[in-house]
Amino acid sequence: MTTEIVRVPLGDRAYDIQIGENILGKAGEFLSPLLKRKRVVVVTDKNVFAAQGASLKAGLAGIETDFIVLKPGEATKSFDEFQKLTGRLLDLGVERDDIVIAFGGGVIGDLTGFACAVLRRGCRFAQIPTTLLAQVDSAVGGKTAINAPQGKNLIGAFHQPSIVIADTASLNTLSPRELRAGYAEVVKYGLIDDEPFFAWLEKQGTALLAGDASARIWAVKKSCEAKAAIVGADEQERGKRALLNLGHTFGHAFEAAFGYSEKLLHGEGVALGMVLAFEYSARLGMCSPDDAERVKSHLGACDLPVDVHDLPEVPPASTLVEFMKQDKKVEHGALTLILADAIGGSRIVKDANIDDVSAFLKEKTGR
Ligand SMILES: O=C(O)C(=O)C[C@@H](O)[C@H](O)[C@H](O)COP(=O)(O)O
Repeated sequence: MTTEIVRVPLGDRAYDIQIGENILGKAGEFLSPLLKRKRVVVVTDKNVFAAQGASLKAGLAGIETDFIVLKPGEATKSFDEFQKLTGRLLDLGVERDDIVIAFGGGVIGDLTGFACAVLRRGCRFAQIPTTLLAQVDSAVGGKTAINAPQGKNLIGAFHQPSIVIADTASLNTLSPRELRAGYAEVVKYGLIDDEPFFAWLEKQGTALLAGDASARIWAVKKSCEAKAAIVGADEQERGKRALLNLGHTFGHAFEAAFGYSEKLLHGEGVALGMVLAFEYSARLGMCSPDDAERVKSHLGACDLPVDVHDLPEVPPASTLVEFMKQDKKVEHGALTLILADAIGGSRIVKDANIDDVSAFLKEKTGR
């Protein structure tokens, strides 16, 4: 199978996303032209290191490599872990021109990217995403962050990687739950502005989740193309990039309410959040109830949470609204929501009525 390349068009900070099956062994080949000295530090987590550390080591043969291995899970995106990581990178003498490799899922990518954004006021980094969620979304576009008790990703920076290497064979090491959670972000691209892609996913999603290699490469490429186009047009979310946040204002509130625990993975929160965004859009008369039902039905068929009662606990609406008020898209104290006129017809709605959102969530949660 050939390697696909998607370019993120950001002028002198443009970079390639290399996508292919079993390309980890070529990591050194991809990285070498970017290295100012033959030395990298790899930040990863225990699970990724155990499953794929040896393959990456082999791919980096001839390049001096140090590994920093962290605890897996969303709790690692904390201030405490950020402090420890920056300390270790400094102890290892990482310089501004060096490349630090984020080797893992969204947690490792976001934390490492943020550490690199501020280390010596900015050093370079590469993303080698190993989860579906990171390959189609978090490793691309330069959003880096850690979580705060007040809300998700509230401390961070825009800092673009120098390259993204997405080996779709890494997806074979994921648990079915983690794979499904990442799939929610794939579906998001169809819902934003590409109904034919959503229709394709309705037909091919099951094969993709079951391991169809070419369906995976095609979906990763298609998602990266969609994201690269939006990021290229609006790097720092002054306008249309906010569309990529479909499902996230609701989803992040649930994640925060669960204390960023394993009870709800990020992609699961996004799946539920997208269903709620479509249901709320239908309530406002923006999209048809049939569209909202179609979204719910596809995500539900993929065994993702699509109803608050699918969750291990149901948080009260008031807690969710408090977290939503901390969303980064809030302007002059008012909520901005990504809602939809149709599948493939999402749009940014400013000044959403917070009392109405609260009433909607009360109906959903019964609390
Ligand atoms: O890249 C973006 O822009 C996104 O919003 C993509 C999201 O899927 C991703 O989870 C992002 O990290 C969330 O950003 P945030 O600004 O809501 O924290």
